[in-house]
Amino acid sequence: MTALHIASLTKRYGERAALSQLGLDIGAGQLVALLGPNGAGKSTLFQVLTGLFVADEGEVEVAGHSLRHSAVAALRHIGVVFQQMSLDLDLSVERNLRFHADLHGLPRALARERIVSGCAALGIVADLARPVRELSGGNRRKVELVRALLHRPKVVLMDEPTVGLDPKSRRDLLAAIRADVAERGSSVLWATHLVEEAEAADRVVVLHKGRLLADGTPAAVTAQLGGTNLEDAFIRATA
Ligand SMILES: Nc1ncnc2c1ncn2[C@@H]1O[C@H](COP(=O)(O)OP(=O)(O)OP(=O)(O)O)[C@@H](O)[C@H]1O
Repeated sequence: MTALHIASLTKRYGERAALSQLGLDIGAGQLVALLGPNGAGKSTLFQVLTGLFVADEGEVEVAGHSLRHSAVAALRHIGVVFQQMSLDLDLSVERNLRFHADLHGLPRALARERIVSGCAALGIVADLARPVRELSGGNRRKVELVRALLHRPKVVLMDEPTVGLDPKSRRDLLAAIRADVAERGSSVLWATHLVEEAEAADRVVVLHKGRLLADGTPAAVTAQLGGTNLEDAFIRATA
């Protein structure tokens, strides 16, 4: 089954369409980079997919559940790392994660097990009792990834998750999400405007002015857009 199905999605702000008749299907076990320049519509797409905004037209299905008709069922299968940090700085790492686990109705023991194993996998288990305020930006991001995966969603949305992170933290984050894709067959949509991040994905979809310009492996997208490499092709197509 398609984990994420998007058909003819249109979202307008007044007269301006931030998303225009967008169609996209993502299967289980795919890491897909959503590559788009500033203003392409990436955040708008994520706001629609997470139920913050309602689309003007089109359909979204998550694990077979319609976002329009069965929003609660659909959203249960989505995990998100937002562009802006969204942890409570004054609460400990564990309290932040437990709060999310409670929202999803995870039993205490299972939540604790997942919190500890998730944090251990990302090398932040020693920080469990510390207030988030004391953590570095990279480690806060890692907490947000642990949180996004806590309820074992089928679809994981990451909105420019590596902004402001150093190379090691970026690599750790990418490795962790790759491990989740490999182990659970989750589907990831990773929004970025960094070509080098897109090159590391199985599949790249290029968004520009709310429309899909290209879709395929990094090599196929380079060929579709016409260029000697992905960066060159992307810049020329979206300039
Ligand atoms: N609340 C809003 N009201 C009006 N226009 C908006 C609003 N939010 C976004 N837009 C417009 O919609 C278009 C898409 O914006 P969006 O933030 O989705 O792009 P993005 O790809 O996430 O960009 P960035 O990489 O800069 O975060 C832009 O033209 C933007 O100016």
